[in-house]
Amino acid sequence: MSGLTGVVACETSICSIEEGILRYRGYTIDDLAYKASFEEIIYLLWYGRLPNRLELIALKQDLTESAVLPPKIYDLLRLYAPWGNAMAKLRTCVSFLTHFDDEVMDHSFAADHRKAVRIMARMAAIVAAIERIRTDLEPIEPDAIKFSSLAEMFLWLLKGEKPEPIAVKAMDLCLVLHAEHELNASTFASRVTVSTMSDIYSGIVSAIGTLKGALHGNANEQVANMLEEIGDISRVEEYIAAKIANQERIMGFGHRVYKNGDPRAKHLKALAKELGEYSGDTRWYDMSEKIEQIVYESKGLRPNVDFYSASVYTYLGIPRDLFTLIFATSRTSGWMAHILEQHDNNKLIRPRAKYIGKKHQEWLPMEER
Ligand SMILES: CC(=O)SCCNC(=O)CCNC(=O)[C@H](O)C(C)(C)COP(=O)(O)OP(=O)(O)OC[C@H]1O[C@@H](n2cnc3c(N)ncnc32)[C@H](O)[C@@H]1OP(=O)(O)O
Ligand SMILES: O=C([O-])CC(=O)C(=O)O
Repeated sequence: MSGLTGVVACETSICSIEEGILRYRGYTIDDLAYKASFEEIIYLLWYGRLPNRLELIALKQDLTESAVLPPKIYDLLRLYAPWGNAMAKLRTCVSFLTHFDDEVMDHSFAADHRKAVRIMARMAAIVAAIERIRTDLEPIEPDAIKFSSLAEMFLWLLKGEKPEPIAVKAMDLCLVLHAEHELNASTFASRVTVSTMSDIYSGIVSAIGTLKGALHGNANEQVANMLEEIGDISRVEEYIAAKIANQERIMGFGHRVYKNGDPRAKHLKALAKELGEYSGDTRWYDMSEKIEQIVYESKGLRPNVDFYSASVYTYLGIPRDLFTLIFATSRTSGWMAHILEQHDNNKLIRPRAKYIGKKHQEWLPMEER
């Protein structure tokens, strides 16, 4: 079956997509989008239930305290060229973190959960440090400030100042909406990796490498490139018509599982509208809405999670090549949940391939080839 379409590869109690409805541990995404903070989602995904007040406070504290990076990460980031690929930098940094964790090969429940907190928090700090170091700014030390949430911490570390409440709320919603999505390609990659009893860091590195592709997490950056290229609402029709005529893919549209629309897109659309109006510049939102209408009318395709998130991050003033890194930071919560679930009841993932190559070849000595 091409691309394993429709193949059920494992059992999970973390996330379901049934009849177009996305649920984390049985809670619909529509409910969670309005009610849950990202930290509540992390707890829900990792422990299987919502936290009580004290558990939530403890997790938040644990996360912000764990965000402090080994100083050698900053040295490593200073070695990179400023223009180097940001997802590759994140992938290398997460791999590098392995060397500063003395519990790497301890697969016990308690050690796995401690590592999950550390990696989750440090990921946000690394993304911010990538930006600051490549723009010749000093990274902000996370322990210098008392943050109210991971969303606030990320924006503060990135920009070097206390973010506006509307920005924190928007970032938190983005983190909630991107946190988990069943057996998408990057999550599958992480499960395959740890099914060999490899470590959590390797699982996350595999997942980052997989999310990096334009057909998966990097589509958000490609959407932003497209919007910039279009530039004005008056050019949308001509631009999309040319793409369709050339049989090119329109980034941010279509989905392997949702054929009637991605339930996360409407929340990101509403958020893009709100932020556009707040900033006094709705150009990107207006262009996006028009693209959505034309692509649906001509191809029957609807926007996925990556389409409106491009406008949301742009309104938040985030550099375009960090969009996929933010996705990775949020999705680390989901990847971790799957890694923990895999370790909890492990079976090596090793499918078969159907051989379609030449059969029974006769060995040719060098002089006869
Ligand atoms: C977080 C995420 O990963 S969400 C997805 C992010 N990726 C993107 O936005 C990239 C653009 N979208 C795509 O390439 C696809 O929709 C995918 C890869 C996401 C899913 O694709 P699949 O389930 O494999 O569907 P498939 O590629 O078979 O497409 C089915 C048909 O729809 C077309 N199609 C699907 N998506 C698009 C698109 N974005 N633009 C134009 N045509 C498309 C295909 O060309 C194909 O047409 P055909 O049957 O005439 O050949
Ligand atoms: O499920 C998928 O194939 C891709 C996706 O939307 C996600 O990972 O959020």
